[in-house]
Amino acid sequence: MTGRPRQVPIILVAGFLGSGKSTLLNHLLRHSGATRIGLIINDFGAINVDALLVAGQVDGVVGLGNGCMCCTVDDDSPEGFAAVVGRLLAPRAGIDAIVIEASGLAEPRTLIRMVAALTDARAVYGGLVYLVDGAEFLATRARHSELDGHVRIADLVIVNKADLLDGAESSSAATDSAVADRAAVLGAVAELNPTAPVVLTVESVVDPALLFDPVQGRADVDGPRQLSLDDLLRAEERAGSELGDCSGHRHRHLHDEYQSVSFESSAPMNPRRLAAFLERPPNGTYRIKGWAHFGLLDHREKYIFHAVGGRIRVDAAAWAGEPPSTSIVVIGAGLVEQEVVDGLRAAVGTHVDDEFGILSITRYSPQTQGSPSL
Ligand SMILES: Nc1nc2c(ncn2[C@@H]2O[C@H](COP(=O)(O)OP(=O)(O)OP(=O)(O)O)[C@@H](O)[C@H]2O)c(=O)[nH]1
Repeated sequence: MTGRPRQVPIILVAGFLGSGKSTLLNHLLRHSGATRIGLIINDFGAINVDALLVAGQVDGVVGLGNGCMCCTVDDDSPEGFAAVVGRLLAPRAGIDAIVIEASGLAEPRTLIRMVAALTDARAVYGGLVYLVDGAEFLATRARHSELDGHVRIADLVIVNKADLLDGAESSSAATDSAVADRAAVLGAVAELNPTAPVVLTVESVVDPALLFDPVQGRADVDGPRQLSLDDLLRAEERAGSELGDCSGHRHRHLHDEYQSVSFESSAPMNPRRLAAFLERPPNGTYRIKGWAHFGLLDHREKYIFHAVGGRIRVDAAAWAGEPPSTSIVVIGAGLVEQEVVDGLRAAVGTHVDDEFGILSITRYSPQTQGSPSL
């Protein structure tokens, strides 16, 4: 023993709405071997959908909900960022690495700053992993120039959804459903950040060793090799006002332009009407996520759905002992809240005589489609 506390890397996972951050976390959790990961999940909507979907699968998941952590989490409160990290750093938690999933609208610079400001000697900054939605990146960066800055400061860039890229070697599915040019996306990323490693993935499948040093045995854990906070603070000093803070909003944040509307119901939903909502959401919608129950005799599962930029995916799962319910978060720019709520309210209600109604939902399931695409 050296006497110095064992250090735990804190890795930030960021990326625009729907790029595959939660998919990455799920992959890491399943393939982290002996490495025990503590997760902090920050969601933009009032319902922390991501944390609720991951919690229950693992210990050590903490949700920081309702708004971007980079602006709304009060660091002095008992549930503030430092307190939450402190809980995961406690030796009794036995955590080897902390992964923070930032909301899809978070400003990564501010999150880096928050990690750098932690005073706990066990915390060491583990880098920024930035997810790029291969299918949407070129269109999204044209609308939001902030994304370029995010890619520039990443330590590792994961270009995800390779199956939706033209000319992707990794997937034969690329032919029909390709929505973006692979070379153009990779070229843009390389131009923005010529030094960070770039990994092209389907379903965010990366080697966990790219994010943190895997733990081989529990007794011989050595300090990780990631950047120290001192290194980071020096880098921050050099970057000067580039790393502006939130208090005066000297820089524009993506979430300034976006709103989220949350909807919950214990009454079953009508699958046809919910499918129609997902297919033709209110103006301004970019992202929809959540789960629903339909109360149908043969379809009692929890239907977890995602829509990103118009592509829908539905997965059926078992309820984990909780009463069936529906929770939905709709995120977009210029959303009219009442329109969203009215649209979803109109989708409440069973329709037991409609034998094939569930097909309007299950046709978006990869099991039904036989492909991993949305
Ligand atoms: N076609 C395709 N879909 C993917 C891939 N990876 C993830 N998805 C789907 O994209 C949708 C969004 O994925 P998430 O992992 O929830 O994205 P996120 O970045 O956590 O989203 P936010 O929480 O909104 O920021 C889901 O439907 C995923 O199943 C991929 O490689 N290809």
